[in-house]
Amino acid sequence: MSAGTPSAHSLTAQDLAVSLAGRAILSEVDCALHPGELLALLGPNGAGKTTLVRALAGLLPPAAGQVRLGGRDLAALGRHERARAIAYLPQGGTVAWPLPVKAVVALGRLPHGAEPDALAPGDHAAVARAMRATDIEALAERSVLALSGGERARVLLARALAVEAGVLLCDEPVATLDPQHQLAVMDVLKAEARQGRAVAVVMHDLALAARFADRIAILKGGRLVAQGAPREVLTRAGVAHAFAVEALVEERDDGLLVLPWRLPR
Ligand SMILES: Nc1ncnc2c1ncn2[C@@H]1O[C@H](COP(=O)(O)OP(=O)(O)OP(=O)(O)O)[C@@H](O)[C@H]1O
Repeated sequence: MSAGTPSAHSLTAQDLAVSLAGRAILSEVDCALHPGELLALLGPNGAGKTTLVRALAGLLPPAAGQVRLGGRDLAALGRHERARAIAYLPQGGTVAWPLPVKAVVALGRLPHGAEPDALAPGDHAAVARAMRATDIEALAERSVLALSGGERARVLLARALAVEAGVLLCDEPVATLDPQHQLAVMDVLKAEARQGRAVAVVMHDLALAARFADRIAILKGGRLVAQGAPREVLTRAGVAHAFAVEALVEERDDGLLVLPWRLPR
């Protein structure tokens, strides 16, 4: 990670602190998210992952330090410019209105000035790509309020993908998905990174993180306690330190297998 990156799509937090309700939640966080890479953000419940992702999205002001996009302070960007540059999938998102699935995905085009009832061809194409990638084409006309939790999660991911932003921040996008869709969504996120986007994914599944992440960052108690390639970070000792569990860690020909196995004896 290098601060002050020249890329327009690199997102960097420098000495970032965030407070909520007068309580320090994040302290001295230095991390960067680069185009072309998938970063998995891990950590125990309450560690500050959502808070960090919201700060990276420009939705929470730093108490100290700053977040920069391509070298520019995020706070200096207009709301629309920021929304075009950074797509954010919140944790456990909901939709309040009985909109058809396709209309919900099309909301991802609003930062580009799209009129919900009169999408331009480019907007239609982006919506179609996002729906195909998340396997929700068959749900297009269904009300988003009448979906299962996993179906709704894929619709909301499609809305974030439809933005086609340079930076994609996803808070627990696979937590409610069945195994096939977990793998499919991770494939999609990896492909987004390979197309040049900077992708950060908050997750709890160490096996998926080890399989798919280019880099892993672990938060604990509001501080980054580890950053690096999965093999460097998800060692038995690293997992034990971060999560207080014993894990099976095995090198395989096709990747790294990491499986939380039992509580420490
Ligand atoms: N609005 C708020 N006001 C005060 N404290 C908050 C607020 N939102 C979150 N917190 C606290 O901040 C800490 C970090 O919360 P955060 O949601 O960032 O954790 P997380 O790592 O995403 O957790 P999880 O894995 O459970 O989703 C927690 O202790 C939480 O109770």
